[in-house]
Amino acid sequence: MADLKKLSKVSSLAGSVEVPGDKSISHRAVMFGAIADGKTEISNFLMGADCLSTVSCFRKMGVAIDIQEGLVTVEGKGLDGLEEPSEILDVGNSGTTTRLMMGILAGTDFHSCIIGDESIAKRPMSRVTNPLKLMGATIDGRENGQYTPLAIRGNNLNGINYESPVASAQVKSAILLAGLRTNQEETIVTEPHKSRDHTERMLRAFGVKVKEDERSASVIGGQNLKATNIFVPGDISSAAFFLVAGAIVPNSEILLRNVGINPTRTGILDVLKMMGASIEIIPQENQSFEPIADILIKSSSLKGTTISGDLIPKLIDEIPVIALLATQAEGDTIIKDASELKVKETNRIDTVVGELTKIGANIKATDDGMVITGKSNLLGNATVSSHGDHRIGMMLAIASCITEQPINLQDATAIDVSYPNFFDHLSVLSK
Ligand SMILES: O=C(O)C1=C[C@@H](OP(=O)(O)O)[C@@H](O)[C@H](O)C1
Ligand SMILES: C=C(OP(=O)(O)O)C(=O)O
Repeated sequence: MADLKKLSKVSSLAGSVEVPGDKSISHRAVMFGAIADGKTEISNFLMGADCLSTVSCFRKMGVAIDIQEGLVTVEGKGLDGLEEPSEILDVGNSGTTTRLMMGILAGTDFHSCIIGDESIAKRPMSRVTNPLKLMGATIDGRENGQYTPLAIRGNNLNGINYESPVASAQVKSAILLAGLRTNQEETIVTEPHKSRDHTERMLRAFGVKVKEDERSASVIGGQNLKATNIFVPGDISSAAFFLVAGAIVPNSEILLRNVGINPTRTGILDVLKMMGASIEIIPQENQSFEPIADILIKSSSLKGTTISGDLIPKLIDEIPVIALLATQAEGDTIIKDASELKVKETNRIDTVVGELTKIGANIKATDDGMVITGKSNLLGNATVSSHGDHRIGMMLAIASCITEQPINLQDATAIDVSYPNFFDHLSVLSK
């Protein structure tokens, strides 16, 4: 079968890698650069399929974007400078591109259409279209505006004070970006739990005033963005795979260099500590508005824990690999308040439970998460699939490092979405 990868146990993992640039920050750097005045240079940009979808969409709106060996240069067109695209904007597999771009498109003076892949077509968009409509946007989509394909007719927008039912940085960011297009009105977004704050930090780097408190962020409309240079730190969501690998593969020691440790993203570090992992965080000096560290992880004996509430948005994309971590701990791990997992690239409760069960894990789905009984002997000897979901693919590849028998991984190319050189790094570390 095409795209089937045979993966086998390793005796240990050792050495150091620098994971690629952060996906959330790379998307935002291109988008904000495109609507800024002047030239933005982005270094350590993630050349993953999702961020390249963002580049392609903004090129279709007349933005010159040059890519040379990890350095991306964006010739900003200003808040009013995007051009009506003559083609459909294809977001591929990227929810972040879809939702943040809607916030930008809602306040333009033109018409645009968004389409994505099969997975995007299942992901809920009304969480963004509803608040944008309250701001005066005209957006339509399949099933009454809920799903792609979407059509957006740019309009004048008004500010809102919006209480979001979900903790989602994509929702928050879309509303704040639309808020920049109002006529000096205030736009406030409040969330049930604070989500990642890359938009707030980066807008400030582009000279925009953003107010923030514990669960809210707000902007006043009409502020122009001034181009700036952005260094993208390593993606902690990519580092998470090797953090877990280092903890569960016997006799391992891995140093991950230049990883972004924004506190709204470091739930995986909290969980590793709660479970008793041997982990050292070594902060690194840098000029960025995002903190960076080297992280050293060693094989550890682990104990089960409970992961819920405020912690969930800080590790939402890491839950598949945390489930694998939990299979090797003493006792049960309970993950709850995580029903957002159902609306990611796949239903990640079902795909994690289904695929880990195939290789011998003791794991049960719940309504809003999962329960994993630890100290499982992962037998392997199965054909598993990423289901087209990059994070499921990487989690299964890390699982194969400890399965007794090899596994066959279907659809491993999905991993290119966020970590194109994942298997190179895995082989560099494998002993
Ligand atoms: O804003 C972002 O860059 C992201 C926010 C999260 O999604 P939600 O906002 O839907 O929680 C996360 O899962 C996604 O990978 C990236
Ligand atoms: C959910 C993810 O991304 P997006 O929402 O951008 O598709 C992810 O990367 O795990």
